[in-house]
This record gives sequence, C-alpha cells and structure tokens, in this order.
Amino acid sequence: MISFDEAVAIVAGAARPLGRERIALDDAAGRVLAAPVVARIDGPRFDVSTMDGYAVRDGELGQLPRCLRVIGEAFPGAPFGSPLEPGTCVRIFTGAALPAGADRVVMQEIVERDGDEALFATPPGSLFVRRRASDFAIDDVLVGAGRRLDARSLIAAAAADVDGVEVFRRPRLLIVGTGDELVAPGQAAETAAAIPESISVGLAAMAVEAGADVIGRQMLADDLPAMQAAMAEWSPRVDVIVVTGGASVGARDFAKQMFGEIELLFSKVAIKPGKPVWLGRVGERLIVGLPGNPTSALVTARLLLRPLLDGLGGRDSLASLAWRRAILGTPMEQGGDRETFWRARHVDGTVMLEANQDSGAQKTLAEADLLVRQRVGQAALEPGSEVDVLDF
Ligand SMILES: Nc1nc2c(c(=O)[nH]1)N[C@H]1C(S)=C(S)[C@@H](COP(=O)(O)OP(=O)(O)OC[C@H]3O[C@@H](n4cnc5c(N)ncnc54)[C@H](O)[C@@H]3O)O[C@H]1N2
Ligand code: MOO
Repeated sequence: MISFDEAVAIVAGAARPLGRERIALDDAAGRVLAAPVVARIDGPRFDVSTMDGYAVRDGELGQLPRCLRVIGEAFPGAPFGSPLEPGTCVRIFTGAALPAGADRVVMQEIVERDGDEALFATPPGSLFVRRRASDFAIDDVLVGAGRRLDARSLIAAAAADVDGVEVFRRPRLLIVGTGDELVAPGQAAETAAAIPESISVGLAAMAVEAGADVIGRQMLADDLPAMQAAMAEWSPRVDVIVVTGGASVGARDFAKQMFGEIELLFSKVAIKPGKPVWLGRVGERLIVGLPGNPTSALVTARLLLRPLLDGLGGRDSLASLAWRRAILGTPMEQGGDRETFWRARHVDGTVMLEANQDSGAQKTLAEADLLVRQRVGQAALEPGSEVDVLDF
C-alpha cells in the first residue's frame, strides 16, 4: 500500500496532455489553451473618444469661453475623414476615432450648441481619449497557454481578432458502475434488493468541471464475460475509464479482471476513506478504479481523478489540490494508521466536521463542502486548532 503523496505523484506522472486541436473561438468556452492568443491588432486600434461630445484641439480651449465651428461628425466605424482646421471641432460619439489634430473630447453636457457653432465655457476636465494600443499592442500575448477559456479570457481572445484557438484535446471519459444491485435512479423503489446507482451522475459532473468529455455512463452487472465484452467495445473510443465498485476483495469484485491484461500503477492507498482506489493502464487507456461506497468514490475522485483529468486536458494536474489552513470548529479525534480526509463544512468561518463519517454516506455529501486532511497518527485536536482543508 502506498501513501497519498505517492499516489498523487504517480497520477501527476500519468497525467500528460493527450494532444492538441484547432477549434473555432465560438466553440472554445471551457477549453484549455495549448498555444497563447496573440493580438493581430492594437487595442484600441486608434485614439478613440470615451464620451459623447466634441473633439477639439486642446490648445483651442486655452481661454474660455471659446466658440468653434462644427465641421462634421465622427461615429464608431465611420470616422471623420479630414484633419481638424484651426477654429473648428467635430461632433464625436463614444468609441469613434479622433480626427487627426484633435487631442481632447469635451462632454456634450458642458457644450452649448447653436447651429454649426459650439460654445465652450466650462473647464473641460479630463481628455476623454483612450489612446491607441493603451490596452494592448499588436503581437502582445493576451491569453497565455494553459489557461482555461472562461468569460473573461474569451473576451480578451476575441479582442485579439482571432477566430480560432489551439487547445488541448479533452479527455474522453467512460464511467462504469458495477454491481448487480444497481439500477438507474428512479427505478429502485419498485425492486426489493435494488439501490440507485448514485455515483456516476456525480462523477460526470465533476469530470465536466475538469474539462473532460463524458462520452458514456454504463451500468454493468457482476458478470465477467459480459463486462469484458462491454470494455472491449468501449475502449477504442475513450482515453480514461472510471470504474466504481468491485475494487475490494469480494467474490464478485471484477473491476480489474474485466480489462484482462492490466498494468497496475497503484492498487490501494493508505487513505480513509477510499483505501481500495487503484490506477491502471491498458494499452494507451488509463483505468481509474474507485471504491463503490459513494463517499469513498467521491473523495478519491476529488483527490486523484480530478488531478488526472486536469493534467490530461493540459492543465496543471496539481492545481486543484490547493490545501489551505482553516480553523476547526469541532474536536477531531487522533489520526489512525491511514491518512484521513474528513468531510466537513464551512459554518461562519470555521470548519465543522460532519457527524456522519461513514464511507457509504450520501446525504452528508450534499452538505459537506470541505475535506480536512489529517496525517497518520496526528494528535487529537480541540476546536480552534488549525487544519489543512480543500474545497470538496
Ligand atoms: N474483507 C474486506 N472487505 C472490504 C475491504 C477490505 O479491505 N477487506 N475494504 C472495504 C472498503 S475500505 C471499501 S471502500 C469497500 C469498497 O468496496 P468495492 O469497491 O468492492 O465496492 P462494492 O463492494 O462494489 O460496493 C460497496 C458499497 O457501495 C455500493 N455501491 C457500489 N457502487 C455503487 C454506485 N455506483 N452507486 C451507489 N452505490 C454503489 C454497493 O452497493 C455497496 O453497498 O469494500 C470494503 N470491504
Ligand atoms: O476505505 Mo473504504 O473507502 O472506507 O469504506
């Protein structure tokens, strides 16, 4: 049995990006950049007005009041074509390019207009000009490689005037639930020995958050030949298979056998919950085995599957394991011989351990928003002590 840190190191080693592809910017939300987005134009492209008003030569307003002749209009996309002559100004709107010679915009609220004359009597304040390339210049990197494209970075990428981006390929994931007792949620009440297959819907949500493409969820009864046939059929279409249940030593625990020849990267980690978690490789496919107990499955998915999917998809595989210090609001008993990840929740700035720490708990999962890391043999802690926590 290996330690949690050893398991994380093995996961990080296996989590190499799968490949790259070029896609339309319109399809890029949530994708991870494989190459930086470089500006094809300056931003802004020219000096532009930041107000609706009048574009003037600043020097003309040395002495107020001053009257200038309005010789034309400048709109965004429809600039005023000629330079400003002395004694003139141009009606201008927010976002329009300044005419040549103009270096200030006066807000229309403080200008009195009379026919083609504009009267400037009030000190005009700021210049109200956004300079060419003051945001970014042509060839600047606007979004760096490795960044997951979100609302903010997509706006910057579009402003760079690119219609496509190079991204990492998303890991294609199959989630397999094993167990004769499992039925789809909504079907259990009618059958005495059945329980809802509850884990895969949660794992799929986590995988999507990690940028993976969940191409299938499959429930399999504990029937080895049928399991082997199903895996042979799915395998060519996926990069990662997550199998829940059958990880332990039960008579019908076939999770590993159904893959035939499997290279195990680890099998069993000294953690609680989730000791039977395993990682293997079949050809180019990675197989993650999670324990069937739902809390064990989600804790091990959070701690090991999430980093794996992040890394395969081109992100820093360890970024999601951002432990931070927080104050305990309940007592914590002494650590055992496995590292323990207590389910807990934030209440008024403190960390409250959940009362139900059963690895089969499911209701508690809906409440817990933190994992608290407790080292092997760590001394018991009183409320007010500092602990390491991770968003769950
Ligand atoms: N003799 C031993 N027994 C067990 C050991 C051990 O070391 N020696 N380890 C225990 C630990 S720790 C865990 S965790 C569990 C994990 O067992 P499996 O991965 O083999 O899980 P199953 O036996 O298939 O199922 C356990 C439990 O979870 C329910 N389950 C399974 N899959 C789902 C699902 N997709 N949705 C909802 N619930 C699911 C299943 O019905 C069982 O109740 O083994 C201990 N035993
Ligand atoms: O180590 Mo298991 O995940 O507790 O029940």
